[in-house]
Amino acid sequence: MWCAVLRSVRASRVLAESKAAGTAILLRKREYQRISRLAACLYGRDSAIGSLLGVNQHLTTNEFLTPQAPGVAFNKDDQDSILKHSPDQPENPKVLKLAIIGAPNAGKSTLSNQLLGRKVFPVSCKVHTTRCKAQGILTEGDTQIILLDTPGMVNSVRAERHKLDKSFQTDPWESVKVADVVLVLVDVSDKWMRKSLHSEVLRCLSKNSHVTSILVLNKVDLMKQKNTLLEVTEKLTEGLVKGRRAVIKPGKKTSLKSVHPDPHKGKEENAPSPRRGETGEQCDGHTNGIKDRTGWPHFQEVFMLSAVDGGEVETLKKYLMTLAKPGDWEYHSEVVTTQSPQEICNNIIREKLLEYLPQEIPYTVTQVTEFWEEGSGGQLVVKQTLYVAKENHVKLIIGPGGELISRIAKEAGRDLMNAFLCDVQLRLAVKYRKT
Ligand SMILES: Nc1nc2c(ncn2[C@@H]2O[C@H](COP(=O)(O)OP(=O)(O)OP(=O)(O)O)[C@@H](O)[C@H]2O)c(=O)[nH]1
Repeated sequence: MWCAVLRSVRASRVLAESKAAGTAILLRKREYQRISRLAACLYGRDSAIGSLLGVNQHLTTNEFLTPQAPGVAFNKDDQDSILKHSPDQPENPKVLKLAIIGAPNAGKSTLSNQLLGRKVFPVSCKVHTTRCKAQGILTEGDTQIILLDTPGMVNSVRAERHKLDKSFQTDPWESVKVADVVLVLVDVSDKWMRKSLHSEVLRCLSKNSHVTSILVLNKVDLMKQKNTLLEVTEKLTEGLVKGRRAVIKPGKKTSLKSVHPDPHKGKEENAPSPRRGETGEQCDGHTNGIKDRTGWPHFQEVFMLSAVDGGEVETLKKYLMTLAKPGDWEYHSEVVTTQSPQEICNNIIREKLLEYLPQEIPYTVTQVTEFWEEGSGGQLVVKQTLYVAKENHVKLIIGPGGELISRIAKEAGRDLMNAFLCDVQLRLAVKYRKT
């Protein structure tokens, strides 16, 4: 049926396999999308094998793939070998280490994926999707940006109450410590989040005040009253950007009209002197210096965007590129992430569980990969068992007639295809295991 083999530029190759015809085809992205749509019509039925198994059987369009995007190897040895390649840097390379921090669900992973042009980090509507720090590598021209995606910041009380791993408390801090720039993401559609900066974020900024910081107001697409953004910016910056009083214009990149410090003007128009607890080691996080604050007056720039909008993120990306400094690249330009293929796979499946399962259930699922092999024609075959702690959860995850588990397998399989740029067969089983 489909036997055409089309040549394409290296980076935009997508290997897809028509299961019905059993024919491997190598396609340009555009061709892939067209044929994928066709395939979805022809063969896009989901199925559940047995009552406990969901299998993806669906070719779909690629949402994140950019023409230049390199692939992520699904074989651990291949991925390790790519990671060990010496960086293929040009003559005058530039680098930037960027930590992305914020409260849970602010959209950190969504933004990281958009900046990378690839989905390598899990995203879901539930909190705590990201559980530990992970690196994404963006290489363009002479510049390499290392993105440090982090778990949502939580204080010790919340971490204890929700029995969160230690990484929730340590990883954002460790990432900021090694970063050249820290990007603070705030979900402005959340009325609590826009009242003041998260206390833990403030604490971290205060302890690392030498690191250049940028404020990103995210999810502006959900804001009906755009004027609210001005008030929010005022609060989260305490009316000061780069330590200067600013006139803020919505809808613009941070070309905030700054009034430069003027010794002849009133004290309030000039940069504030640092408060107690705002710099370095003086701060223990419980000082009044932070308790009284609603924002951070030392942001270098403020961006208002929607992380799901590629165009707006592109503006931010261009700005970040300008912040890169001369220095050696850490990775070969083929590297997209330092996560192992198994980690990517686990995260993607977990993302779907978080998205589709109610309340606390997804947090109690244990994932065990039973099978991970390269099949014929370069296809990746994965079998994973989802162990649940309560018998009735088995039924819940499978859904009526296996509908839910099929959906999870289908969507996770699609994301894995986009991550690894190859055909993926994903089988999911659900089992009850006493804890
Ligand atoms: N409408 C809208 N939704 C967004 C935007 N950015 C992120 N989201 C959604 O917000 C939810 C959380 O996004 P994530 O990227 O997982 O957030 P996170 O900050 O990484 O979350 P944690 O892992 O819990 O720290 C997802 O449902 C995203 O689709 C945006 O700009 N607009």
